[in-house]
Amino acid sequence: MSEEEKEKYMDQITVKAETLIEALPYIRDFNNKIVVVKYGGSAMLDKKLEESVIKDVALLKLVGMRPIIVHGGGKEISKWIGKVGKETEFIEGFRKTDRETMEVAEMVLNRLNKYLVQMVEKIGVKAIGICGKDGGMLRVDKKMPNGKDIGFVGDIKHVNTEILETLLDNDYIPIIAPIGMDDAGETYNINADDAACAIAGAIKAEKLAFLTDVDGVCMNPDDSSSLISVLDLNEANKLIEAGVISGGMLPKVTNCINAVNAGVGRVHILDGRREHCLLLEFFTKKGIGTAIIGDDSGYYSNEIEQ
Ligand SMILES: Nc1ncnc2c1ncn2[C@@H]1O[C@H](COP(=O)(O)OP(=O)(O)O)[C@@H](O)[C@H]1O
Ligand SMILES: CC(=O)N[C@@H](CCC(=O)OP(=O)(O)O)C(=O)O
Repeated sequence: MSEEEKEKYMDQITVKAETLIEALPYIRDFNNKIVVVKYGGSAMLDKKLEESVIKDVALLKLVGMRPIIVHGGGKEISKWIGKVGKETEFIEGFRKTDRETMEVAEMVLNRLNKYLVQMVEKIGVKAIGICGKDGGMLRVDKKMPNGKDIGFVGDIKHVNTEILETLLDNDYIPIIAPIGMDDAGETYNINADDAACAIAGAIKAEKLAFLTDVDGVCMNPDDSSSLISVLDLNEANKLIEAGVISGGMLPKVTNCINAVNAGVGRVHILDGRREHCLLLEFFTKKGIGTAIIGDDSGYYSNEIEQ
């Protein structure tokens, strides 16, 4: 190695050391804290991205946090609904779910659930995959958005955190499929954003991160340079009323607002298409995506005392 090459190599590894040092206060402050990651959308359809998300969550666990993964799988469910010759229909952002659709959704979500468990276990970290029916974790009523009957779609009325606490206390990463049960024991399909929000609120998570397929909340969804880095509840409500936030982003932001109101410390919407988006958000001063904050939070920064 020439002197010049050696200098270049030393510069490169110094940058790596600096990256670790930048992460140090975050590792300290988030030690033992519960963080909920909602994993869904297009980041679930690409093998490389899947591995990147799973490795990030495993790393969060290995540096001392207590992560919970709540996963979706909407696109995969739609694929299998098509294969059985049925039409997919979404009403107000929720899948119209008749009995046959529920059966397909449950099969697809449970299969995805075990696949994610397998990926985490392969890294050497303990994971257990369950759905909201296990341990009576997600108890629902029938959801009727704007009075419309959309079948077996659940509105979470109670989260039993006991099973989650047991798993976390025993060093497992809980991986949750968004399926619940009503008081009569009927199975319901739950929007995964709703499930992540309800779980994060009930277990008083320090942080909730939604991975999606855009940079974050934008003034114009087709222009990533219009990304809003920090959005307080007041502004978020105004953007909803003005129709700037619509489509799949609407239930996501509504859930962020609910999570902040339920006492979740930090709520973020991140671009799941970006490799290692979780590490970039958790361990850097600038962070990425959109942070949703309470109205009285004042100035918000990802920076914490070194
Ligand atoms: N103001 C906005 N900023 C960003 N995305 C928006 C906005 N309004 C609507 N959207 C749409 O919301 C979508 C994200 O929701 P969705 O596709 O349901 O996510 P996921 O599948 O990850 O749960 C984006 O792809 C975008 O088309
Ligand atoms: C009621 C309802 O809409 N349930 C969702 C559950 C999966 C999900 O939410 O998946 P994503 O997060 O990948 O969109 C569905 O059937 O698609």
